Amino acid sequence: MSTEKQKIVLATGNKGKVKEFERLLENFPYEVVPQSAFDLTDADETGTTFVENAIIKARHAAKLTGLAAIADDSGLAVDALGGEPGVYSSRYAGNDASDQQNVDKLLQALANVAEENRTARFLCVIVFMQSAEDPTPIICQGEWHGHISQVRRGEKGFGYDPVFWVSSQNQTAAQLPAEVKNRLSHRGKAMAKLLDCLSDKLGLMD
Ligand SMILES: O=c1nc[nH]c2c1ncn2[C@H]1C[C@H](O)[C@@H](COP(=O)(O)OP(=O)(O)OP(=O)(O)O)O1
Ligand SMILES: [Mg+2]
Repeated sequence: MSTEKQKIVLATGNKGKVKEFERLLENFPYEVVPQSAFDLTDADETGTTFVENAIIKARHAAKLTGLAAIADDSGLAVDALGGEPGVYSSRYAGNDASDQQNVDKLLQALANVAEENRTARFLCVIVFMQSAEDPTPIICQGEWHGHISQVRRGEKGFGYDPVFWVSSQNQTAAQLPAEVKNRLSHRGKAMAKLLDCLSDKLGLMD
């Protein structure tokens, strides 16, 4: 019998996510291959929820590769902005906005908001689909609470990390070592739940 692990595609075009998933998936019962290895087009994120967009991305990658797929849809919800940019976090400053432009726009939007009202949370939905037709995808979520700082700090991570202040660590997310971010983050928490659900589903618990 072959002991080779089943291949699975990681349906994201975001290199920062790929790096985090490489660590998070160390004990995963599949061989995970990023979508860049397949030259996939990006899926159209037409959903209005993280759940819909994560399913769209996973289904798209599963359809084009014929493999099982994992996708992550995530974003930043800022209380003083009524939850924006939310599902639209990667397009906050425009359709092809860079992380830098998105962070600039966020700092501008919060320019007159006092320290105590700059609360925010990162949200992440991870979807696992056995195939593009899987009628019961596994859907797991995680949240990470913090504050939006006035200035950028740190070079690690990606996206809004340089302005996401984590008070328990007295640092921004971009200053945290990768293993610490993975332990605390919305993505780390969602992934831990996914591992639990998959273990149940695949009977890998014992
Ligand atoms: O841990 C994080 N640290 C900092 N920023 C983060 C994080 N997690 C999500 N974010 C931000 C980045 C982006 O502005 C949006 C995700 O958008 P989202 O559509 O899910 O990802 P994406 O377009 O970068 O790549 P893809 O859709 O191919 O997975 O939220
Ligand atoms: Mg996206």
